Amino acid sequence: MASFSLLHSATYFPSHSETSLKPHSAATFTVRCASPATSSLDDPQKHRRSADENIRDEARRRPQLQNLSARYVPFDAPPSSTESYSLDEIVYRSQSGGLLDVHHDFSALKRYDGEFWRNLFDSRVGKTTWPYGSGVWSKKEWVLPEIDDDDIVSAFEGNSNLFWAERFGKHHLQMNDLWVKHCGNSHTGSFKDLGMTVLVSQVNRLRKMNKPVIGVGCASTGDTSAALSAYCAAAGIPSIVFLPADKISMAQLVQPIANGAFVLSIDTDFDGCMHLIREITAELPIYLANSLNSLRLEGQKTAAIEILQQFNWEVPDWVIIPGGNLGNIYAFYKGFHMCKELGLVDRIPRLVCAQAANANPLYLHYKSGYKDFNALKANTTFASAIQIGDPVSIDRAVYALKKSNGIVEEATEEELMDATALADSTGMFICPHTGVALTALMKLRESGVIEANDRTVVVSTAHGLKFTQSKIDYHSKNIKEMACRLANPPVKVKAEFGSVMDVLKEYLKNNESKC
Ligand SMILES: Cc1ncc(COP(=O)(O)O)c(C=O)c1O
Ligand SMILES: N[C@@H](CCOP(=O)(O)O)C(=O)O
Repeated sequence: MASFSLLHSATYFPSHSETSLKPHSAATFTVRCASPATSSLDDPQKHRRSADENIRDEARRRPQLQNLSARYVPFDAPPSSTESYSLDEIVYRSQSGGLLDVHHDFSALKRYDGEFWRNLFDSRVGKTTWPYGSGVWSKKEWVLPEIDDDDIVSAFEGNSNLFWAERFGKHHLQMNDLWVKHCGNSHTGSFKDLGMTVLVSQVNRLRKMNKPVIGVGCASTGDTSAALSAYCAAAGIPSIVFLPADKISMAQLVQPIANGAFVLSIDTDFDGCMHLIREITAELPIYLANSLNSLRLEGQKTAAIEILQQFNWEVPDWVIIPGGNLGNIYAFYKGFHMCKELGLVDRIPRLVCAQAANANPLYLHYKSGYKDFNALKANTTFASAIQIGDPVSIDRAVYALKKSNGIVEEATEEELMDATALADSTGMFICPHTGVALTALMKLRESGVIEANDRTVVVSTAHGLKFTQSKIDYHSKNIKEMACRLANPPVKVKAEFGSVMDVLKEYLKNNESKC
């Protein structure tokens, strides 16, 4: 195991300073310490900050792993490729116009074994330590190893609930081991926070380096814009969001407005907005925040690592993810792949990408045996955040699916709305995109591809409260050509004892027969 350089001498067992755990790994390394007072590494009491310090000040005293690094490289480049860029450069595409990927120095990471990394990450969960209280930054060494803790902009995102869907699994799918990763239980109500903390932190660093970044911009179906505007507002950085007019929910629209973003409502769809923001960011000093920018995926991949961690580093059989612009499916693959490569687990799960039938370019591509990819014009869907016909990360998604022996499924409007209502009736309150993923699960259970005892995780990508209008429409049976068979409309009743008694007796009689 390697010994790293030190500014002030201190041999450091990683789990010592952050918890009182003894190290399990043989790995020891030396660290950079801003203060010589590191003989107290073993004693958490002596590590406490004084009253005039905040958690950032405290972080400055903490030892850091050294000599880890990451760079942009062309996505899926041949081993002979030497093209690479510093993360401090403003670059979104490779020389050939292809996607980029953040490549970590695996030989440096491999100086520590799997047990070391598992212990380090586990030691940081559930704390308020800056920045490790975040589920993203608790994996900082695998995300942006070189960023100064002081530059990080975080809302302590991540660490979202992995919910055992006991009733939904048992009653509706005969499954015992079904889980929902509630990534929408987050600062701005979607998984986008995981990527945005990374991107805005790097922008914060670039601005301190006097790089030409006046603002940060994105095209959005409502969740990227919410996350971007919140993190930029927290850092005092201007944000600009391009939204397709009348195609996102009211809750999503009000998020960037409230956070002080410059909001453009444009008479086009998401793909049109994406096209425009790419042209604009090439001309103006506005940094591109969509997942075309591979920095975002570094944060999003931590949800996959977190799932393994929550299962005590046991690998689930399946992970099902709703897909739109298709960055997230690759982010999950990357998180799982890194855990395997670095010895934390010995395999990766099979991935399923779920699309709305009204916006299904990946599904059609999969069905064609990944022959020619055809972008399409996405139709209106209740899963409005994935109403995307020309996904920027199509190549990343295909790569992730091929490497994970993955599957693509689709859901009609009726299927996704029924699945949403069914899940809600078992105590969840999910978004329609999660309904798309649950439909995929139901289809794969029915065909026997996913078996009763398979440990399966459905990724819930946004909070249901962002999509209340679709639930109101469904439960008031106000959707054209949809039976809304699980609708549960409120009963109007006169404000008098007899009327209330009548409806309650009827209700109890109906329920008695169900018991
Ligand atoms: C709620 C929600 N679910 C799923 C997705 C799909 O993620 P991706 O675009 O990374 O495929 C998005 C955004 O596109 C989203 O906002
Ligand atoms: N659903 C997204 C669409 C854009 O995706 P991104 O990950 O490329 O930013 C949104 O909420 O805008």
